[in-house]
Amino acid sequence: MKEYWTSLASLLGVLAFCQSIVNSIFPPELRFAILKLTGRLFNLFSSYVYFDITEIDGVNTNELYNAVQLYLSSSVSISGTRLSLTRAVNSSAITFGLANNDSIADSFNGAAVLWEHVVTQRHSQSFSWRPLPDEKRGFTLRISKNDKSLVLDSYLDYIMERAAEIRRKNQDRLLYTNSRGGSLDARGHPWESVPFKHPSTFDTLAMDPAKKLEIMRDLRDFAEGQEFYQRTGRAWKRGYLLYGPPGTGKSSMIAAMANFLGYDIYDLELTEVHNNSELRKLLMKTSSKSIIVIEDIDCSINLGNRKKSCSSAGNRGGSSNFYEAAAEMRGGAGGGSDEGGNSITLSGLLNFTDGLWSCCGSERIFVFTTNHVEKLDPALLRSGRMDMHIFMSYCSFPALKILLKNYLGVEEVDAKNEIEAVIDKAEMTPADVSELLIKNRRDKDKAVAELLEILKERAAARCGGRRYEAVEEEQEKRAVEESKEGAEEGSEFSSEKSEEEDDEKIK
Ligand SMILES: Nc1ncnc2c1ncn2[C@@H]1O[C@H](COP(=O)(O)OP(=O)(O)OP(=O)(O)O)[C@@H](O)[C@H]1O
Ligand SMILES: [Mg+2]
Repeated sequence: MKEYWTSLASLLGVLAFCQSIVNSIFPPELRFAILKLTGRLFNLFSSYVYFDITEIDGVNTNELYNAVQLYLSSSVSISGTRLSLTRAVNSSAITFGLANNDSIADSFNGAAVLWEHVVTQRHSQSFSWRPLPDEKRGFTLRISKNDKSLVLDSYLDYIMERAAEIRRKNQDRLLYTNSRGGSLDARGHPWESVPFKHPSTFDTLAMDPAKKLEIMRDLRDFAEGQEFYQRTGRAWKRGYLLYGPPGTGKSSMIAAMANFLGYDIYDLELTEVHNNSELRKLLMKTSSKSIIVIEDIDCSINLGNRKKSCSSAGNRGGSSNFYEAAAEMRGGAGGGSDEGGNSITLSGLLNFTDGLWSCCGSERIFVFTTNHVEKLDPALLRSGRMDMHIFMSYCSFPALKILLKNYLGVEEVDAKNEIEAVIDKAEMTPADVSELLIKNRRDKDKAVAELLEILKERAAARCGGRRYEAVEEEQEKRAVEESKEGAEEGSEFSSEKSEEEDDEKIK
């Protein structure tokens, strides 16, 4: 060790001696040239190459600099001891960055690289249309000469891709609507957007766990399937049709899908769109990695007797049975008449979901929802058009377990067998169950007991052929009576209390 220090000291001595000779013999201009030459010689014999990525490229912001900063933020967060923190506009996430003049090692396909964040003071302000920052920032990438081509061919592309992904994940997602009709905003955009913060996730969604897993796997395969879609010559898009009675979680499912994939949502209100060309313009202005939603597709487009289907959907939850209602509708629908002034056609829509236009823009999901699947044109249902048909059903026991866990924190219920015996017959929607659990969430036992009672009543009503509304009316009447009784008890209690207070005062 002692020998090592001695040789280092003598090397430094030699260097200092050489520098003093250079300083005393050569004038300053020559000195600079000699130093530059020495640097070049050093680089010639070095086994590394260096790339500078400056923050400002001339007068423009260098996109690669921002991408490297974001990319490194994902690896720096764990390993760094001194980090810079940033929060971008429209983002609720904080990103870590490499501190000034700090460095970090990375590897790519087996090649080791070193990143250094170089920050220096800007000496002279050269002429520019916009003022430049006082500090000059940049990254220096050091790689082995042997790995140069590998890094240049794919590492930088990889960094750009990863950065875009991180940026998208960090940014608040947006919910777009076309409520303005076809008119454009100042930037020529037909969509209005608001931050999308719906809390629904696949964890909170009450449905059969196996079905849920299947949907999640399908979504993941889609999101990671770029290579597959390219290889098979298919447009990178997927269609989901969600159907089922009102309150079974179709809209919640869309929110869960968006949260799962980190996609924006375009809520397409077809009744605001006047014709096919307006629809095309709207769809062309949607970004990739997005979910395009058309809710209540049976009401939005003329797929049959529109008036009838809409009035029926407007009266949601009024029918005693989803299937009965469906049957009623089947009987009543005249079909085919063109009543509204809306000239969007099904083929105009399908051109986008399925036809040539479907490949303008990529990685897009179409979700249609309906309460009346039987009203939809077979063209919309044929295989390959809507890739997955998902029936959102009444609350089953596995779905109920999820709701009990979410709302009450209850994992197991004593009345499991009793509930299981009636829940399918009761045909209660997750929305109704949720309401009941929210109402009684402070008293878990009461919540479960009341739920069981209602399930039994509904199941009995269905089996006995009684109309469901009659049972609901009874329940409402009972609730009113109970609240009246409660109020009377309360007033008795308060009068007793005031008597006590009076007694106190007298004493
Ligand atoms: N499967 C479910 N899992 C969890 N919560 C649900 C589910 N279904 C309904 N809910 C609850 O009920 C409310 C209404 O559900 P949602 O709007 O998703 O139903 P929907 O099927 O879209 O109804 P509609 O056909 O009337 O549009 C939601 O806010 C949610 O809290
Ligand atoms: Mg809905």
